[in-house]
Order: sequence, then structure tokens, then C-alpha cells
Amino acid sequence: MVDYWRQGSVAVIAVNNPPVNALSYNVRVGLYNNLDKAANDRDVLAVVICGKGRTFPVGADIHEFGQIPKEPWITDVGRKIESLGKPVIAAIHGTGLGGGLEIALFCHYRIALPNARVGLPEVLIGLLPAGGGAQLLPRLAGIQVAMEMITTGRQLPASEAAKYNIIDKVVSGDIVKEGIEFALRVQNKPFQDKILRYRSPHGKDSLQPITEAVLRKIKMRSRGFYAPVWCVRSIANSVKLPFEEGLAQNRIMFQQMQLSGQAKALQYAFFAERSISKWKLPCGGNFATAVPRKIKTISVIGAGTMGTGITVALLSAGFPVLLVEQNKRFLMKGVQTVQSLLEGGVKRRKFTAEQAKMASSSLTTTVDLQALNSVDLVIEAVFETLSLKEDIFSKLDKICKPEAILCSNTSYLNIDKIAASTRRPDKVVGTHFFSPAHIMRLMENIYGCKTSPETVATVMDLGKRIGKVPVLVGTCPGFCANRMNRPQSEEALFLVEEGAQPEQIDQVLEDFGMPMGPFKVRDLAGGDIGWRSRKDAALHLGLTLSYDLQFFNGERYCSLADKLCELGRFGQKTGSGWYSYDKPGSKQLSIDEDVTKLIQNHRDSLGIKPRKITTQEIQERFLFSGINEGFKILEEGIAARPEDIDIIWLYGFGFPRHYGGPMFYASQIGLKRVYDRICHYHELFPYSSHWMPSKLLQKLSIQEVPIGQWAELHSKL
Ligand SMILES: CC/C=C\CC(=O)SCCNC(=O)CCNC(=O)[C@H](O)C(C)(C)COP(=O)(O)OP(=O)(O)OC[C@H]1O[C@@H](n2cnc3c(N)ncnc32)[C@H](O)[C@@H]1OP(=O)(O)O
Repeated sequence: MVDYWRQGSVAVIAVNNPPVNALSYNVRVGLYNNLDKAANDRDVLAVVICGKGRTFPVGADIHEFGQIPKEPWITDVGRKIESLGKPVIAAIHGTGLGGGLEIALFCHYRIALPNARVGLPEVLIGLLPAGGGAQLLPRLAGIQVAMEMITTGRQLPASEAAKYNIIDKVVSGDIVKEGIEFALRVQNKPFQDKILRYRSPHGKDSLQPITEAVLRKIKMRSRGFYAPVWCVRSIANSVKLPFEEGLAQNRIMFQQMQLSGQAKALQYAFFAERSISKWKLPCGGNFATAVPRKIKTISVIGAGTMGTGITVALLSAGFPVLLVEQNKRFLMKGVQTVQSLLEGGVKRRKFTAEQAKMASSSLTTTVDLQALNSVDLVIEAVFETLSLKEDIFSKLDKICKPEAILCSNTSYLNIDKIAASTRRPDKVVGTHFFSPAHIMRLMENIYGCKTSPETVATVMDLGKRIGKVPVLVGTCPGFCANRMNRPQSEEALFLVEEGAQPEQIDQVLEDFGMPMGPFKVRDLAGGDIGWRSRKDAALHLGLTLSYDLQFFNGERYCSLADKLCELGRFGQKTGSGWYSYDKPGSKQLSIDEDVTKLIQNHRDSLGIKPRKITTQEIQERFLFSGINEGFKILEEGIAARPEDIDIIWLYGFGFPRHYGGPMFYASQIGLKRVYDRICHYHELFPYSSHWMPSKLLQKLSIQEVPIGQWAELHSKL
């Protein structure tokens, strides 16, 4: 796991633990023993530490967290380096992260390739840099830089790290060769002043104002995530305590944090995010055997909000796009939107003006579907009407080349039905983007019963290539994301009907950590879209929406949202919705007395006496109704694993990452408790079928098993 060789007077110690040279127990032992070997070899005058393969060590082995940490620790390896009596050079390529960077900081010198990156990302997995980072970095780069790096986990490119003295020299070529050359130059020079523990932290007199400013920033963005605050404390220890005492204190804090639910959730999310690319279809095809088709040209049908957002996502990843609309007026409007989104990307520094120009020049347009005869892949993004989509897909089937893949950006409709309108159901797949599609990272890919593994592999690959987080699910109304969100939106309305205020519900869920409460989300998305589909659904059933309606199609129904829409209050875009806004399109909102009155009148007309609704009830009814649906999605095999569901929620709805996602959150609360509360609400609200408890949840509530085994259990149901 650790290789050792000598080249003249230089000993090279190379960590060899693929894929990322994590500092597992055996690696730490290997480093420690090989440092001893170099120390005891009189002919060795300097030592180079590096990583084999793709990277310098990226930190501790996260799989080992939760076990009792075995010595030597990273700090023991560090002390060994400091006391070696010979200069030690860290030669960094790839990413030098966490414990990897900490070892480098114990070294006397650090060199790096230009494309190397360094950082202390422990905070992102709910921890602090207890392997010396929080003590050493302030002594090298100063308190201000250490605070920024450690509380955000940001990785710095080598050139920026050199600016802060973290890297002594940026070198090009072969990193080991460069390391040896550097070692030969410094081998006979004094290096005691390079041992960071003997320095005092730069900017220590400004500790208090820096700390206050950082804590203010953390408060604004953390939403209940506490690791950044502990990181601040660990850096303060570098000023307040002698070096060894600071190390010991930070280690104690690290151990406490490691036991916390937040660290467990973040580490779960880290591996969950990596597991989603390992998909499997019920027919047996999977990520390892299916080969994605090469996609060079893509067409997007529909130049509305979704179509233009998807177009920008594709263009900015370097794909040429042929944008299609039904007439020139819509097309022109769409092109203008694409241009302004690209300009917005330049303003937000997502890409340079030059890149935006390049992207824009890769856009072509047409009003003629026939022009799609040579594209490799089509993404349809028209209205959510099944007949319209069926019509488009049957035309595409005739026009497009036989091997072309046909995707639908539907958020709700049955993929099998859309596929059935073609003679190539194996090449039909759902690619559900989230709005705004050029920004939101989730791409919910949906397979139908005939979608081929090759088609799935192609859209999963495409998602990665355009910087999205692609998650694969099966087909059902609303798939995973919207199916889980639906009961939550309904519960939010019912809670208002029963006595809560929209702003109260928003506040409770924002305090929980959601980026926006459900009523602000409704106003942002625009109430008219849901209103139209509710009216369509009613029409389809031969019913009409009426305002004293308390049941619809056998289910509890609340018509408050319809009443708002009837008044033209569609949300931000019309300047009023559940809140009122400064002007149409503005985000500046205030509570509207008219809405308060409308709610009161609504309750009066139905004879509902408002009651006090507690924070606990709001949280439970919003979160548990979605979680129950999540378990049904698992038990039906729509999602293969709870990890898939959680990643959908982290990236599609901004669910607080320090809770891991709704399914992991449920596992932490305890499935018995979640199940009991769902049964309680089922008893109270028998006309809301979303409270019918999931069978899988019931089973898991009796024999609690770790979340990693839920999927196995559902297959045996
Ligand atoms: C006292 C305690 C001292 C120190 C504390 C620490 O050091 S905590 C750990 C700090 N380091 C990190 O958090 C790094 C996490 N890793 C990453 O950010 C990325 O993986 C990385 C290194 C930038 C590489 O990204 P890339 O996209 O190239 O690869 P990918 O993420 O898919 O990872 C490849 C496989 O490696 C596994 N892996 C990555 N990091 C670790 C790790 N620290 N421990 C264990 N395993 C790790 C990852 O799960 C992938 O595995 P696979 O089976 O292929 O899915």
C-alpha cells in the first residue's frame, strides 16, 4: 500500500492505495514505517512523499469512520516527519485533500503540478481537520485563509495555494522527478524554520473580528448545519492553545462530531452520490455492461422555460443544439431567452464571454421537424399533455434515424405510453430536468418497460457530461421527485385550511433547512400551471372544480390554491400569490392581508374552526407524508435504493444535506416512530390516501435494519 525506493540520496515514499490513495490504517502504518526506514538510512539525505496513480492522498479512508481509530494516526505520521532530521517534500498531483494535505503540511516543503488542487473538505462530511490541518494552516496561510478554506471545504488550485504559501513551488512535468530534483536542491540546507508547529498563526491579533465575520456568514448559509461552527472553534484553538494541546482538543471535538447524526448523514450522502451511477434495470442490464451511444448532435423540442434551460445546459457543455418550435415567433422568443441565460451565466462567472459566444454559435433553430432526420438524440420539452407528446413522438419516430434516442422531459407522464407511440420503445426514455434547467443539477432519468440498457447508459452518460447528477428511476405518475412532493404540497394546504398561516409553514420548513417553504415555492413556480392541470384532470373525470369542494375524486381536497388563481394571483410573475411582491417578477415579498382574509373566509365558508398548529405537526405532516410515499416508491421498485431517492431530494429540492435526504432522515428518527406517526395521521385523515402506511415501512418498523439493506428487503416483500 506504500512503496519505497531510493534514488541516490533521495528516498521516495509513494502511497499506492487505489483509487484515491485514502489513508487507510495500512497506509498510515506503511508511511510511518517507511519514514523510519528513511530516517535510519544514512545515505538518505531527503525524502519525497507522493501518491501513485491518479492522485496524492485525498484524506482519511471514510469507510473507517465509525470504527475505533487505530494508531498510528495522521498526527503520528506528521510528528515522525517533523522529527526525521531530514527535509521531507510533499509532491502533490491530482488532489491533496484532508489528511493528505495535513501530511503535506507537516512536511518541510510542498510542490504541486499546475492542475493539482488542495483543500480541507472535512466540513463537507460533518467533521473538522483534526489531523493537524486546523493547527498548521493558520500558521502557514494565516487565520483568514484558514477560516475560509476550512469552513467551506473549498479546494484551491495550485496557483492560488501558492499565493497563500501553501505550495512552495508549482512545477510541470513528472511530479516524482520534480520532487526528487527539489529534494536534491534542499537536502543539505537548514529546514528547521519550515516546521510549522514552531510558527505562530498569522493574523492572530485579528482572531476575534475574523471569527465574528465568519460566524455571520456561516449563520446565513448553514441552516442548522453545525460543523462549520466547530471548524471555527478548532482554528481558534491554534491561537488560544499551545500546538499539542490544540491538536488534542481538536481530536476530542472530531470524535464528538463523528458520532453526530449530521456527520453520519453527510458521509452517507457522499457515498450515496457515488452509488447512483451504479444503476441496474429490472431486465438485468446495468452500468457495468451497457455501453452508451456516442452523442454528437442533439435537438430540443420546445423553446419555453424548460426547453431553453435544457438548451443552455447542453450548449454550455459543448453540445451543438438544434432548437425546434412550432412557429417563428415562439422560436425567436426562445432564442432571446437562450441568449439572456448565456449572458446571465457570464455575469455569474459560470463561463467566460468567449465561452458564451462559442455556445451561442452552436445553436441552430428550425420550425420544421423534418430537420431532425440526422440528430443523435432528441429531448422533447413541450406542455405536459399526453396526446401532444404521443403525437410528437410518433412523428419523430418516422423522421429521426433508426438509432436516434428519443427523450421526454416529462415530469409526470407515463413513459411506456409515450414509447408506445413509436416503433422504437427501446430508444425512448424520460429525462426530467428541474427548473431552472441550466442551473439545477438533478436529472431524473426514467426507464420504461422496454427501454434498453444502451439507451439508459446513454442518458446517464449525457447527464454526467453536462454536469448534472443523473438518477435512474422507473415510471409511475410523477416518478420519484414529484410523486413524493405531491402529498407534501397537499398537506401544506390542509394545514392552512385547519389553522396555520402560509408564512408560518414556510418558516418552520426553512428553519428545518429547506431552502424555501412550500408557499414560496408555489409562488416561484407559478400557481397557474397546477391550476390548469387540476382543471384538466377534473374535466377528464367529468367533474368541475368548485370552491366549496372538500373532496375530489374520493380524496380530501382544498380549493384555496384555486381561489387564489381565480383572482389572477399566480405568484411572483404576477406580483401576487400566497404573498404579495413589490412588482411582477420581483422576489421582494410581504405578507398580504387579502390572503389572510381569503383564508379566513375559506375556513368560515366550510365551517372550519381554526386551531393552533404546532411546529412539530407542520414538520411531521410535510416530511412524513413525503417519506411514506418514498417507501411506497421503494416497495414498488420505482427507485432501486433509498440512496437514489435521497440524492433526488438533495439535488432536486435542496433537502438539507446534513440530514442525508428524507429516507436517511427517517432512518435516523427511527422507522418505528415514523411509522407510528403516519398511522396516527392516517387515522385522523382517512380521506387522504397518501397517509395509508407503506407496507415496506411497516415491515422495517418491526425489524429495523440498516438503510443499506432496505432495498434487499423490499425485493423479498
Ligand atoms: C483525524 C482525521 C484526519 C483526516 C480526516 C479526513 O481526511 S476526512 C476525508 C477528507 N477527504 C475527503 O473528504 C475527500 C473525499 N473525496 C472526494 O472529494 C473525491 O472523491 C475526490 C478525491 C475529489 C475524487 O473525485 P472523483 O470524482 O475523481 O472520484 P470519486 O469521487 O468518484 O471517487 C472515486 C472512488 O474513491 C472513493 N473515495 C473517495 N474519497 C474517499 C475517501 N476519503 N475514503 C474512502 N473512499 C473514497 C469513492 O467513494 C469512489 O469509490 P467508488 O467505489 O468508485 O464509488
